[in-house]
Amino acid sequence: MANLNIDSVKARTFDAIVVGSGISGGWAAKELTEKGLKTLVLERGRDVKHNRDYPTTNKMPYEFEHRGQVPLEIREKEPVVSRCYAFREDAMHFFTRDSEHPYVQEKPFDWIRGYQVGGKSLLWARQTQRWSDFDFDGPARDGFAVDWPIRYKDLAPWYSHVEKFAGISGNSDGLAELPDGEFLPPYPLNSVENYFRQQLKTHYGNRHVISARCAHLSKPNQIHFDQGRGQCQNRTLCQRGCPFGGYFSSNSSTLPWAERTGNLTLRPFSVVESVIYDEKAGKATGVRVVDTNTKEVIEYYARIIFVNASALHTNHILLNSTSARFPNGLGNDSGVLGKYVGFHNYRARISAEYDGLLQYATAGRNPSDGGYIPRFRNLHKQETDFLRGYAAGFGARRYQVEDRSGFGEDLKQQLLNPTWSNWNVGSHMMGETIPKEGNFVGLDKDQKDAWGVPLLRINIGYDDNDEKMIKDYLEQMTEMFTKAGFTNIRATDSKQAPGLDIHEMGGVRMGHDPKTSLLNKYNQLHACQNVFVTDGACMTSTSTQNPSLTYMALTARAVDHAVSEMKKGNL
Ligand SMILES: Cc1cc2nc3c(=O)[nH]c(=O)nc-3n(C[C@H](O)[C@H](O)[C@H](O)COP(=O)(O)OP(=O)(O)OC[C@H]3O[C@@H](n4cnc5c(N)ncnc54)[C@H](O)[C@@H]3O)c2cc1C
Repeated sequence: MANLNIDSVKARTFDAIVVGSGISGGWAAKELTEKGLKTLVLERGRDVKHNRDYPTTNKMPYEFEHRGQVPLEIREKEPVVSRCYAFREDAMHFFTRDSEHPYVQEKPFDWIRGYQVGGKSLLWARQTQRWSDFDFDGPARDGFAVDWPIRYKDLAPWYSHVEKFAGISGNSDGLAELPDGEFLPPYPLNSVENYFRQQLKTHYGNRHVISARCAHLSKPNQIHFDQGRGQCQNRTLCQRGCPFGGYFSSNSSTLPWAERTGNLTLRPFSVVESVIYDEKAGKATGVRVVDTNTKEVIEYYARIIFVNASALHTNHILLNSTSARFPNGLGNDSGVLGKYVGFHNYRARISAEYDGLLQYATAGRNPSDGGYIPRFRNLHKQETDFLRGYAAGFGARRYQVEDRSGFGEDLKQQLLNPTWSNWNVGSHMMGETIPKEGNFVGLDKDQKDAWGVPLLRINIGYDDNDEKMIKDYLEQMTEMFTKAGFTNIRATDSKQAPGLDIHEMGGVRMGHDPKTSLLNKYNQLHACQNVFVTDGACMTSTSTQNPSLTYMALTARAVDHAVSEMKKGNL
């Protein structure tokens, strides 16, 4: 235990503590420091400074020892993280290794993590869609989980707030199921993506392909230049860290912004082991940290604490924060802490070819990844034998084909004059899952990690609803592809374990009733109101949209509430 003299305690006391420096923690840091609070951000991993710590960002393909591939030896040693599509030689250093940070899989769960300043914000695919009331109304309408204590109108101004700062490219598409936002110019659909959009309009009316909305500066505004960021150069090497700040990450955007206020203290190499609860005061007073270099246990204190360690880590920390008042984890009067975890069902994919529009090809790269098909199933009425629905990605590409047969002048001419393939089209499913009591995480009774924290046990699986949804997606997409004249249609169910979607949510859910939920409508623990959770752990249901934009908006909204309550003397 650190020296407990008064000066030492003072040096370890802040207005606010944020646990985790990823997408949601970065936002908490920005908002808190801007509002004048001396804020300590605790991050378990190493520091990663924008640009300085992007070692591969300007490397050419031939400069990688394994030409971009992950060596077999590493894949065998790290089977979970190796299954993530972005775990490649150019970005391996931003992923957490399974072998170094074990957890217990009661059921197979591919837990993809990024322990460093910036968390997974360095690695994400930057897809950003608002939720609508079709999502916030979902549990109440379809009778699962608990009712969300907020609706779209509560979050809409906060979506605008974060979109303007982060920079989101997209079109105003006028769809109730996917509200429009504060957009920078969209990345256009190519000719076949546009063709498919028209085909869906003709054949269905209510099914749409839109330009994918993504956190890229297609045309920066002054607020982005003020952050030191510049226009996206369409390199599509984002997972290496972007030297232009062309896509949004904590490292390029929120953290340096917070630092400039003079109110930020960032402490890497700091595993938050638990939140300290003061029985007499009836509130949390700080957090207990293990320094990963020295193994020293240090306490830090603050009036408010934002836990933003990413969904399952936040569950982990709260479960490990026990006291006489909360023997089963901080704020866990209801007994639902760690339960009702959801995720996104990414198992199904479909691909095909199209031999029309061959007078067109694509040039350059599209960082937005093409098209997005918003959810169309069970929107206005229940029309299938499963609950909820799915969104889908949609993209079309042509490849240059080089004939490498032959010798000499013939070979040279073939290589100099490549031909184009047919169009290859593909789509992947992003299905909503139903959070259930049986999908839960807990602490292992015996095994501990290197810092003495009990290992997390993960018990999360698919259910019958998910299986029916996969079948429906594959049938519907096959029908849509057939109607569009696509051929050689190949539908696959990867059977991948949950986790690879990297959208795990819940366990510390929001709700009206303290008997069935942990957090109120401002993301405060019902039973310990100076602790806020605004990462994926707070999510009552999962929707079909990518979740990170919603975490950002919830975080900014919760900080605004926290600071106004502090000013009133309520916290
Ligand atoms: C390849 C990939 C593609 C993705 N694509 C998208 C996408 O297109 N759209 C989308 O919305 N989302 C996407 N995601 C998911 C997105 O990255 C996460 O939703 C988002 O980063 C979650 O933010 P967070 O703040 O909750 O967690 P993180 O960004 O993971 O940050 C959590 C931080 O907390 C730290 N931490 C954990 N435990 C502790 C502890 N005990 N003490 C101190 N610090 C701790 C971690 O080291 C980490 O830095 C993708 C993720 C990946 C990896």
